[in-house]
Amino acid sequence: MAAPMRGMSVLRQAFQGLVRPAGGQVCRQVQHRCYSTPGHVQVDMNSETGVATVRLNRPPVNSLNLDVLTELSIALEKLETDKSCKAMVLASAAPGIFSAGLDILEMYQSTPERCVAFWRALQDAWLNLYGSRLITMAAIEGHSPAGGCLLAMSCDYRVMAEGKFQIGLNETKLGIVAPFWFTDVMLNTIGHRETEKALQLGALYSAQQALSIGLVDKVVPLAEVMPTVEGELKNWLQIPAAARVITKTSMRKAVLDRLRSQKEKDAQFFADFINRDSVQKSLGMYIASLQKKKN
Ligand SMILES: CC/C=C\CC/C=C/CC(=O)SCCNC(=O)CCNC(=O)[C@H](O)C(C)(C)COP(=O)(O)OP(=O)(O)OC[C@H]1O[C@@H](n2cnc3c(N)ncnc32)[C@H](O)[C@@H]1OP(=O)(O)O
Repeated sequence: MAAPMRGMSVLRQAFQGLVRPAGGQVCRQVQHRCYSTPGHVQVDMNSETGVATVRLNRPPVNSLNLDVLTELSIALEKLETDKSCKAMVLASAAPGIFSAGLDILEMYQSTPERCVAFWRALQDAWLNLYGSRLITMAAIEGHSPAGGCLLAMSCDYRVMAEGKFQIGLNETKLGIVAPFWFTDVMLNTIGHRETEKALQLGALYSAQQALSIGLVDKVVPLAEVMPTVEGELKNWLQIPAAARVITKTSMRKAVLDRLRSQKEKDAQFFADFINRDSVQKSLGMYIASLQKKKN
């Protein structure tokens, strides 16, 4: 069955030299193919099971800058077109962190042109992930605030490690506003009432709290996250693929189309909003508070 919800714009931009793609090397082994190992996104494709593991690899906190988002989009596009690939596990190569969300330094004292390019890369990565035909599962083995939470929510299933880790859309705490499509994904995940509270408060939840509101599907000890994802995948892989993909497509189409129909307007709005003096001041204070935490 043809992939119904795939976008190619990141690749196109890469070919036009507007963004820098990942190393793109492909190494073949007996059962595993590894794409783009030199970059910030590691892909390990298990040809026997058809399951790809995509690991964010930008220590210390996997913050999502233009390069990471571009590499992620390209990796997802490759998997989408790989007929042998049935499922994708999104995980982290950095211990204690899933992703710290968008790289705040991309939003602080940046140029409008860079802001627009950065936002387009985020849009494309998200459209590829949320619109994927693949079974997608997030293995959340660490903190997952803001953009990290968006990535996790955009998967079909989430397993989170118990303990000190937190997840949520905390944008208001930075003095910024979660874009409408972040909100739409959260609405689809935890419903209207919980989303209203979560977004206004910029709430960050422990794994147990996240489980209680349906933000994650399972909470297990850290060492059990990957085996639990693998066990759950076995169930999902038994469902006839065409029926599952049509179901997923029909449930996500409205939210995907809402962004697709106004990508440029959304990117321009982001660049204008983020460069407001008041927003820059809030971001500056937030960066200072992150640095102060260490001293
Ligand atoms: C119209 C729409 C307009 C705007 C919408 C924009 C949408 C934005 C969505 C986002 O994703 S905003 C990003 C929000 N992210 C956060 O608030 C997370 C901030 N980070 C943390 O809370 C912590 O770092 C952590 C809990 C994730 C990890 O804690 P820990 O392991 O103790 O690490 P450190 O705090 O020491 O951080 C190490 C290092 O990394 C820097 N850093 C952390 N997060 C980010 C980030 N998101 N972007 C850039 N850099 C980040 C931190 O400052 C430290 O840097 P040093 O140079 O001091 O080592």
